[in-house]
Amino acid sequence: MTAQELADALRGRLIVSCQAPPGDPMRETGTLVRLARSAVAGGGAAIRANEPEVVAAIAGAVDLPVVGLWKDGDVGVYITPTVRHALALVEAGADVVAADATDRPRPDGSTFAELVAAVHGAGALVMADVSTLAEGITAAGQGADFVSTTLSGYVPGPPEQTGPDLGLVAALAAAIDVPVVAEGRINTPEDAAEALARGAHSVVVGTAITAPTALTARFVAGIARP
Ligand SMILES: CC(=O)N[C@H](C=O)[C@@H](O)[C@H](O)[C@H](O)COP(=O)(O)O
Repeated sequence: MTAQELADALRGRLIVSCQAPPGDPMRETGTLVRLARSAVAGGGAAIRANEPEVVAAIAGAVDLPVVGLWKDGDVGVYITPTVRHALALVEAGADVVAADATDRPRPDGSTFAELVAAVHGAGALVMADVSTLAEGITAAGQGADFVSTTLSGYVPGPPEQTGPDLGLVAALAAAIDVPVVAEGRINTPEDAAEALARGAHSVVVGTAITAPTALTARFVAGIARP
């Protein structure tokens, strides 16, 4: 699939992130495949999934593009941190590899540009997960096929983010030619529609659709007595 073909398929549409954190009862490949099937049934346009085994299972079970990532740890660069992780995802059947494109050092000493070249060489596309406008501009210049706001609010330091970073979505959309994906804390259909109105090409939603543990905890906190 070319970048243009995938962009056409994702324009104005929803990508459903089917992930579960370590220790979560939902973290089981068959369960995540069922979530992906539900996303298909509900009208999702693509699936975002973590780890080669899950990517392979979902790619084999649903007829939608799969955006694969491989989370390794939870500090520093942990979303598809090395070229090795990226190529394992392509091998597993990811159409797109999502990878950290922040300006932090990668554990294998590689650059994001090298990861892009390796993934393109293996026949897949790249989604750059960024936290700032500058990182998005750099990633687009280095050949990323999509730029996503995934990491806004998840790198050390201010500003703290409590909702979707629609300001970053709008700034990226105005600054780069590659499709901008709104991702992170998009909690309602209204948030998703607003992200598109602010210039997003597509919207990724995870927790609000596929994370019953986190959603239950939100309700529990919401009714907690002081
Ligand atoms: C920061 C990070 O590691 N984000 C991860 C990236 O794949 C996932 O944990 C998120 O669930 C995903 O980005 C979707 O966001 P939300 O669950 O807020 O809709």
